[in-house]
Amino acid sequence: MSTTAEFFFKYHGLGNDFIVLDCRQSGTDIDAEFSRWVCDRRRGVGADGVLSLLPSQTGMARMVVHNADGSIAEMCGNGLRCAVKYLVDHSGEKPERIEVETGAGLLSCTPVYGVDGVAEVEISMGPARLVASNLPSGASGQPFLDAPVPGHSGLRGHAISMGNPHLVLLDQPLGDASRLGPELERHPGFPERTNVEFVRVDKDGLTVVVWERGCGLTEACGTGACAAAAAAVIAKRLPADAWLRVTLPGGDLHIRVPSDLSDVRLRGPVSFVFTGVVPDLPGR
Ligand SMILES: N[C@H](CCC[C@H](N)C(=O)O)C(=O)O
Repeated sequence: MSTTAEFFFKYHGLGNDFIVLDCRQSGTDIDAEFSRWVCDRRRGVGADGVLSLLPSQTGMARMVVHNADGSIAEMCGNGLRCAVKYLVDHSGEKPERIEVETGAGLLSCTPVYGVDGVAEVEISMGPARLVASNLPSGASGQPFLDAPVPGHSGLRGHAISMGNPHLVLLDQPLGDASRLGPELERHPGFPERTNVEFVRVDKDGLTVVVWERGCGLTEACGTGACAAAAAAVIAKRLPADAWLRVTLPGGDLHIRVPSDLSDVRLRGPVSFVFTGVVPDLPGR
């Protein structure tokens, strides 16, 4: 299947890179096979994922997040910044705020303009959920917070959903991400798999490495930074209601977690890389 978009637009947020496809005209999305092919860094364009923009009754667009393995994610913080930059820079206007429909709800996004259009975006990410269908113990209704990870003695984690699931391991060596990430991504406690954050708590923020569901190690993960900051606030390791620096391999995001976890805010840069013509999938 060729996509319904004629052109693709490549963006990244701190090196977490995405292909944006504007499918608002046709209203039809890509399939998993196309996502796997176009994200392939040798046989395709290369990216951590594809962001399809579809028509929306409530927002400027509906964003669907396709991981590099073809799976669909409920939400993507770095990706939403890329989608906002595409939508605003191609709108011919400079709105103070736009809303985008996502799997985590209708989210409000505030662009910050630079010399080349949108340079940074602040997003109201919605709540950090402690009990949700895509988290362990969702059925029993008990949050999985600072608890031993079943089957992994010596590991303690927080399960937090930002719409997509996260297993946050505070004080876990960052170097463990590539060794432990693949197995924990598929931990049976997470029915839809999970993203896994390896977190060092610094005196003024966090340093985080993320093994992402459906992508593996990435340069940055926006929802992962939010989940890690929420876990640090819940554990009273960092203050609530303050902008926290979260350093990832690709650079710094800033996250603010309210004491009631009701509306986590994320702020970070976004960059346009290049555009190209969407080819038909080889062999189809
Ligand atoms: N791989 C993630 C989606 C992308 C999240 C990440 N890139 C972000 O910036 O939030 C998942 O399956 O939940």
